[in-house]
Amino acid sequence: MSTIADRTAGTRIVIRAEDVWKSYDDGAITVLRGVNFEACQGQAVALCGPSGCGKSTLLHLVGGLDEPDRGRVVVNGVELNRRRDMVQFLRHEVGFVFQLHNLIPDLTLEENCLLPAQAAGVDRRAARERLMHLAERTGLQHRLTQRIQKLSGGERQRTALCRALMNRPRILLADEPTGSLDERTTATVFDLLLDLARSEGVTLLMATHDLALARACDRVVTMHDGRIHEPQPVLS
Ligand SMILES: Nc1ncnc2c1ncn2[C@@H]1O[C@H](COP(=O)(O)OP(=O)(O)OP(=O)(O)O)[C@@H](O)[C@H]1O
Repeated sequence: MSTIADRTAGTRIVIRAEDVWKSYDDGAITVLRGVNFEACQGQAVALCGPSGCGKSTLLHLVGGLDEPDRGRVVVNGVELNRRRDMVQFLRHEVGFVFQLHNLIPDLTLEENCLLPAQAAGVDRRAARERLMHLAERTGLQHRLTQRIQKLSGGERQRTALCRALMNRPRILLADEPTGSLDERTTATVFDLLLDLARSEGVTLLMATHDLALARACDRVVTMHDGRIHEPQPVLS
């Protein structure tokens, strides 16, 4: 029987979790109980499972926002615990899109998106060019000078997507990125997310409760009892 690993043979593994454990409240709540997981360069992986099963926790560990109690998280070939340059990692290698956009409401779309580029020391002209490209791809080119508080929910999520991709990360972590949107806007934002991730060769790991969105990804993995379960691919 062919496995996911066979089907993606020759493709670089960019995310690897090895026997990852994570608990909260001094061990009172154990959320991850030996998670093993791999994602290859350019794959779009949906992370599903019931509320509270640990999807966000796993995204945080992969994104370097938190540390496992036990086990290893290796991203782009380097174990996160051993990295001395976490700021560089967060600025350049990984992008985040959350359910609530986390944009600064008083700043304009443009100002919000340029912030990560400025923090990373990207040349202002190059940053603006990058923003123009992303704004065109997401249909936001006419909204650049608008304050976030004046944008619709879908426009805010599209802005969050642009901001996450500004510094050309190789990995995009999305936590219920359409969770606060209506059905039609969800479809628009998700299509853009997947389309941009694919065209930029970004590995997408997306936590979602929306099975229709999950099925549009390259792989669906489900969390249950603190571990990951992945259906074997059906052979044609
Ligand atoms: N910082 C924290 N302190 C204590 N408990 C936490 C913390 N973060 C998460 N938890 C708990 O860990 C469990 C898993 O939470 P997590 O947010 O990872 O689940 P989830 O699968 O993403 O849920 P949802 O689908 O509802 O977003 C929950 O019981 C949650 O209450």
